[in-house]
Parts: sequence; C-alpha cells; structure tokens
Amino acid sequence: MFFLYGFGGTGKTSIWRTLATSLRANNQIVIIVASSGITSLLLPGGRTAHSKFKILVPIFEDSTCNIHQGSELAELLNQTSLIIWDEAPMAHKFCFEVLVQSLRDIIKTKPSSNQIFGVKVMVFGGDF
Ligand SMILES: Nc1ncnc2c1ncn2[C@@H]1O[C@H](COP(=O)(O)OP(=O)(O)OP(=O)(O)O)[C@@H](O)[C@H]1O
Repeated sequence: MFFLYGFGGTGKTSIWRTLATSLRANNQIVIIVASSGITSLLLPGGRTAHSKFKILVPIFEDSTCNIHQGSELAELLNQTSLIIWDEAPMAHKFCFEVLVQSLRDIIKTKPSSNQIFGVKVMVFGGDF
C-alpha cells in the first residue's frame, strides 16, 4: 500500500497516467478510481470508487461492496495488478474498510498478515 501526497497541481494525475500507461503497455490490468466524478473524468479509464467497487450509498460500518464471487468484476479484481485511488482523503473511511473486507473475500490468493488489501498493490493519492 502506497500513498502519494501532493498539493493540487503538483502532478499527481500525470503520475497516474504514466503508471497506468506503462503497466498497461505490459499487459497488466490497472484500475483507476477517484472519490469524485469530476476527478475520475481526468483519469485514463477512470471511474468513481463507488461505481467501480459497487460501494453502497449511504454507507454504514457494516456495509459491504456489492461484488459477488465469480462475477466479471471479481475476476477482474483477481487479475488486477494495481489499483489507484485518487483524491482518497475525500472518501469516508467506511469506503476503504468495505473494500478491504470485500477484497479479502474475493481475492483467491490468500494474503499474508501484513497485506490488508488482499495481495493487491494499492496507491492512494491526494492532498492529505
Ligand atoms: N513533471 C511535470 N513537469 C511539468 N508540468 C507538469 C509535470 N507534471 C504535471 N505537470 C502539469 O501540471 C499541471 C497539473 O498537473 P496534474 O493535473 O497532474 O496535478 P494534480 O496534482 O493531479 O492536481 P489536482 O490535485 O488538482 O488534481 C498539468 O497541466 C500538468 O500538465
């Protein structure tokens, strides 16, 4: 899990583009989401986190992502190499907690104890 911190206009979006282009050129799957719709429009293949991970609205402590085992999205997540979440500080902490829980259920390769998002590499960006 990585964090990319930077004030507005310091080049975070450019880094997402570079990272995604480089990995996708090597046939790796990169999911890019943002906490807001406006930000997601600036990202290559960007979606809002709520839309991509099917995070319910409103969200509660015991909510879960609406992703089912064996679904196309679950398979995609299994094959994904990198998940980028831009403007992460704008999302409620429950959004991250439900994603952690859902990835634990969905990812087939079981993580070691220090890998909280399954075995997925996550990068959170924003102005923390
Ligand atoms: N290494 C760089 N050298 C020169 N210009 C750059 C560089 N990286 C980004 N820029 C330019 O700086 C501007 C802002 O970059 P970018 O949108 O990536 O910032 P950001 O941190 O994502 O901003 P925000 O947090 O507001 O979304 C863009 O016009 C971009 O082209």
